[in-house]
Amino acid sequence: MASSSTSDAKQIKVLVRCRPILEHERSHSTDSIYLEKESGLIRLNTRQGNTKEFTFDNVFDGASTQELVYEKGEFSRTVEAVVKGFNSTVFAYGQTGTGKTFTMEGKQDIQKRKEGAGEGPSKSSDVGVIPRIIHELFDRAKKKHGDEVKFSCSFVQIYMEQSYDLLQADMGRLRSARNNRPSSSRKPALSSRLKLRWCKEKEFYLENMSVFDCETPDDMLHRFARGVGNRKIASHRLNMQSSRSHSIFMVNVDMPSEAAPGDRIKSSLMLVDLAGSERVGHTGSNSKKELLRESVFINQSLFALRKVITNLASKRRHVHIPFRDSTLTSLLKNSLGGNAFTTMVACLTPSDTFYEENLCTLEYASRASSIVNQMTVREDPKTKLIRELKQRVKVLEAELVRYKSGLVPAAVTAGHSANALPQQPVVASTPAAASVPSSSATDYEEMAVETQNVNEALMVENADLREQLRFIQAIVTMEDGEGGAEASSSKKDLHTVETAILMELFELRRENEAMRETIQRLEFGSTSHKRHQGGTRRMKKQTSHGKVGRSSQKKGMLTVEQLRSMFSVGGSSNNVMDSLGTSMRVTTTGNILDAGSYEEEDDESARPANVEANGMDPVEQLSELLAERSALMEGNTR
Ligand SMILES: Nc1ncnc2c1ncn2[C@@H]1O[C@H](COP(=O)(O)OP(=O)(O)OP(=O)(O)O)[C@@H](O)[C@H]1O
Repeated sequence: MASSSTSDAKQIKVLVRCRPILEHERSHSTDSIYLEKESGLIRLNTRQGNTKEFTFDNVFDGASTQELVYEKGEFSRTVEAVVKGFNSTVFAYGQTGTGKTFTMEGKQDIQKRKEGAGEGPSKSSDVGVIPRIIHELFDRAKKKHGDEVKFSCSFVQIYMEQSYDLLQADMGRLRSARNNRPSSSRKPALSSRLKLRWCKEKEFYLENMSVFDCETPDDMLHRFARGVGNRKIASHRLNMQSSRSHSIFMVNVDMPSEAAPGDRIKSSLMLVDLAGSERVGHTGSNSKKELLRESVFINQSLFALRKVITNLASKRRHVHIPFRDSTLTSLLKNSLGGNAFTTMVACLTPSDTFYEENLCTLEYASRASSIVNQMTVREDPKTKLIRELKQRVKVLEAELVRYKSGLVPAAVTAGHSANALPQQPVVASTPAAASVPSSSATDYEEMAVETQNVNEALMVENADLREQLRFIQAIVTMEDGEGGAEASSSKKDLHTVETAILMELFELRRENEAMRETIQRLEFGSTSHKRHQGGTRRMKKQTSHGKVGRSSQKKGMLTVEQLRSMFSVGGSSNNVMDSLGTSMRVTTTGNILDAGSYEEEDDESARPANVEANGMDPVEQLSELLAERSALMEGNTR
């Protein structure tokens, strides 16, 4: 079976849009930006005569229509990527009032449109990227997959590092409608706070975020309009301005896989309108304590975003990417330097009063355009593992046939392919096409050195994580000292971050351990291979566990239990918490439960990938083949 896990390296696409000068700005500012649409040149001018030049793929001036931005900005490619199964992101970045919301949502007051039969969202020329993308996505996905494709959406906003569900109020509304409660009680709940969680499969995600199925583009746009309305109400209740929060509209597409008939693939599209950055001085007389606090949070998360962009764009190797520094960067982890097809829309104001802000936006846009994402189709982990195991079984069957016919000398593969299973899945479409890996002493040495390099990189990341952990612990200790309700709530958040980091730390340690074992196996394989060839060269690097590893590895054999534990998802996470001795437990999906609410996992869910639909267990099948092969090898050497 062909692999459906395709991947493609793509740079982040950056568009720059400068809005027209607004009526109220004419009296105190002049147009300070020169744009050349054809060449993509942007020149910033100041009254003092300073100039700075940048070049981008696409630049749009104040006269550019929404339609032109959508077409020339190639948002159809975003749609195409989502329909192919790649995650995608579009995010608007820029100073307050530069037209981010105008570009993403459009000019019309979208939340004022009524829900109801026949009254679909406006398709006027003023609509922004989000409504256009949704229409095109439904069109193209339905054309390709018919009724087999399913859509759903969620809508969240991040305000002062807290995430709020903008569609949870709809659930409240539905419930109260069902209970025939008066319409006055159908108000959006502010209990819509969401917790940021982490698990290995999904990485960062928002727990209990509401997800709504949508049959048509208008269904989805009504949800979107509802969320925009709720954002306004929530803004009012929280005494904030909507523009001072980040909003993320998430579209999920679930469709049949073309590469693996019978399987399904899922892709998601994140449409992000970021809060505007601004200098505190520009908030004028309004810059009271609360506004200042808001600004600190906005700038903090935008600072984290800029740091992530800077580090990702850095040419230095093994540089730490601080995704965990804010809720926003945690949620955008896959969009920046991850596996998504990402478009950044950098928004500018033409007013020369904001030269510094425009310059800052263009500098980050320029850095972002050099970031490369490795796009991958998201495949169900169980399906992926079963597919890989099936491929492995085919390879081993072919190998066995060759052994039986005496074509391959046993020593050639001693200690190699069996042990390489988790690290090096071999892809072969048919048994005939499967070839026995040819190995030489040099191959082994190169692999060992390469593995050692990866190991070292992981150790550096470990050290970074430890450093962060110490920093967080120091803050928690400080908060302990300060006390107060506010302190305890932020302390709780820090504990969540801390737990996420501890979990990742454990995973990294586990990976380190696995790497070390691989090196030992490679050394063992190489030494036995060289002994067989009568070679005298020794491996360059030895690990401290070398001897134990060798004696415990009998001809590179793995038991069924060892294989299971290597592929078990849930077990390891619980071990993390046990070994850390914390009062929390982690379920197979990574949800963190209090000790009191801990639930035992059933065996089935703890063994997600071991049993196929036909009842065969690929792991056992594999183990039997390995045992048979080993016996044959022994026979051959004798
Ligand atoms: N391309 C454009 N053409 C005409 N008017 C525009 C354009 N872009 C923005 N505007 C107008 O500029 C004003 C500010 O735009 P908008 O609210 O979209 O900015 P923003 O960057 O989202 O601000 P904030 O960060 O505060 O949310 C609005 O009145 C909007 O209608």
